[in-house]
Amino acid sequence: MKASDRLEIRDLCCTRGDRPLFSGLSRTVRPGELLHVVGSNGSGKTTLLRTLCGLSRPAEGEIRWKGRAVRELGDEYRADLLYVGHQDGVQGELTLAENLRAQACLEGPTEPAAIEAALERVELAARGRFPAKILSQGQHRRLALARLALLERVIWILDEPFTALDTKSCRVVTRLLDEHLEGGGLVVLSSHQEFELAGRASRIDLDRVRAAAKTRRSSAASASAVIDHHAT
Ligand SMILES: Nc1ncnc2c1ncn2[C@@H]1O[C@H](COP(=O)(O)OP(=O)(O)OP(=O)(O)O)[C@@H](O)[C@H]1O
Repeated sequence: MKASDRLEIRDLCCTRGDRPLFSGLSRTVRPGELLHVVGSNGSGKTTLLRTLCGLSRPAEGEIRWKGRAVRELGDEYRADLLYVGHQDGVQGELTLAENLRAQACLEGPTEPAAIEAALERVELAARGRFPAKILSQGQHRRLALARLALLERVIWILDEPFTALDTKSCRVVTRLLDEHLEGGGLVVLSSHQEFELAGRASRIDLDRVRAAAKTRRSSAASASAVIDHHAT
């Protein structure tokens, strides 16, 4: 990874329907850095993560990767990215190993040993031959996150990765995150939970971003009222 391999969020404004969620959001995530997105329910965390992946279009602003707009990069950007959202694509009828193989198949054939190692990383290797439908919620989440250990992607975008995980499983995931950051990877994740990382993490609070935009709008409205007053 080069220092110039950065993910830039530039003056982003996202809306849902005709309702603005947040605006004026700018941040840069560099190799080895994690951005923790927080905010109240409905503040737009999932919308922001989906926008970062190119799954939703921003109303204004843009996302840039390695200095280029991601809408121009298209597949080149997606090849560097791994998104684990709420809908994690786990198929209940398939075994854990088959699920991972199916998710990795777009990248070419996957060695059984690599699947085994990924399951090992999330402490599910003993259940590799069981159908995924028998998993508890926390195990199901860990299976979805096993993709992080299997697929080699630079940017991880994770929506609430700690949901349903017990303390031990949270440590398994923070270990994965730390190793990724140590290797120069980038992470953007949302979480209502706090977590401890050895690596560099910063935080963005969407409620504050929204409040700051509101203050800017009301200051601009007052300034234009003063101008109007002087003009009359
Ligand atoms: N497809 C959609 N059409 C219209 N509104 C939507 C759609 N998806 C989400 N919203 C609305 O956009 C707002 C932001 O939703 P989003 O899922 O991004 O919030 P969030 O911060 O991730 O919430 P939570 O903490 O509950 O997961 C919510 O008010 C939601 O109802």
